[in-house]
Amino acid sequence: MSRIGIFLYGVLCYAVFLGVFVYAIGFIGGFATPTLLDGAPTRPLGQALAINLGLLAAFALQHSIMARPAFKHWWTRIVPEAAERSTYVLASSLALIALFIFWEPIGGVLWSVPEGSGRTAIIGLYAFGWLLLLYTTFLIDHFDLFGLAQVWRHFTGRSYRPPQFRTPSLYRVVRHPLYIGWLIIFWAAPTMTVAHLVFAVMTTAYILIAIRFEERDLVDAFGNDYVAYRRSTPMLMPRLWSARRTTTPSRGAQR
Ligand SMILES: C[S@@+](CC[C@H](N)C(=O)[O-])C[C@H]1O[C@@H](n2cnc3c(N)ncnc32)[C@H](O)[C@@H]1O
Repeated sequence: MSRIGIFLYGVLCYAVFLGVFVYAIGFIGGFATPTLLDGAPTRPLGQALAINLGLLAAFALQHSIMARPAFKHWWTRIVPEAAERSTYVLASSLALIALFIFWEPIGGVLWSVPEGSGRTAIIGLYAFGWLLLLYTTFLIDHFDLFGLAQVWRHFTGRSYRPPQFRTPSLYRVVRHPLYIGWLIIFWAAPTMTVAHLVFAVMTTAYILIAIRFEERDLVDAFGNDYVAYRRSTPMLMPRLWSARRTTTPSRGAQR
């Protein structure tokens, strides 16, 4: 593939991701999209559960396997290295599009906060989760995370420089602020149905497992810097006192 071809492919993958991102806000939040996480059931419970768990498993497998260094090593013999991250982003987006299309609402309201300040606060928290998520992508490197930096550097004839170990802003408070954004999004539901609960429980479990794998890769990539960071900074729950928050320097990777 030519340089311009790879660049345009990267931009296309990013555009697909943006569409999925915006759709997900409505899909999970229960407004404005043709398909929704919550709703009245259209199939027997067992069938609906099997379909939903299958969709979540497909996303989890795609997202985890394609992120592993060994897979990338093999995969970049087939796809150009500069397009590897964009392909990952595209595959993740396609897995989510399948989930948006084939997800089966199950009904069964577990809680529903009545109209008023409580409901408004939960909707506000949901919006905050999305903002936190978006903000956090920029703290490490938004354009690297979604493949644009790679295709741009390739297009302009420069070699790829992976992001360095960094602990800016919220990364000094917890090691995984982006995943906190997801957890807020999944659980901040003014109305919680059975399908939403299945989604929230399974995605929470997935995040907790994914952290183990991600941190193993981060220790391989960043060595003692990440080991020390892991010792000094909580994984997901911020410490309520500030004296010992972190001692990790915000500087480049050392192996
Ligand atoms: C989807 S992001 C999630 C980051 C983090 N787990 C979080 O929840 O904020 C995953 C990417 O962030 C990178 N990453 C995570 N922590 C990092 C850090 N402190 N410095 C540099 N890169 C980091 C990983 O290498 C991975 O490519």
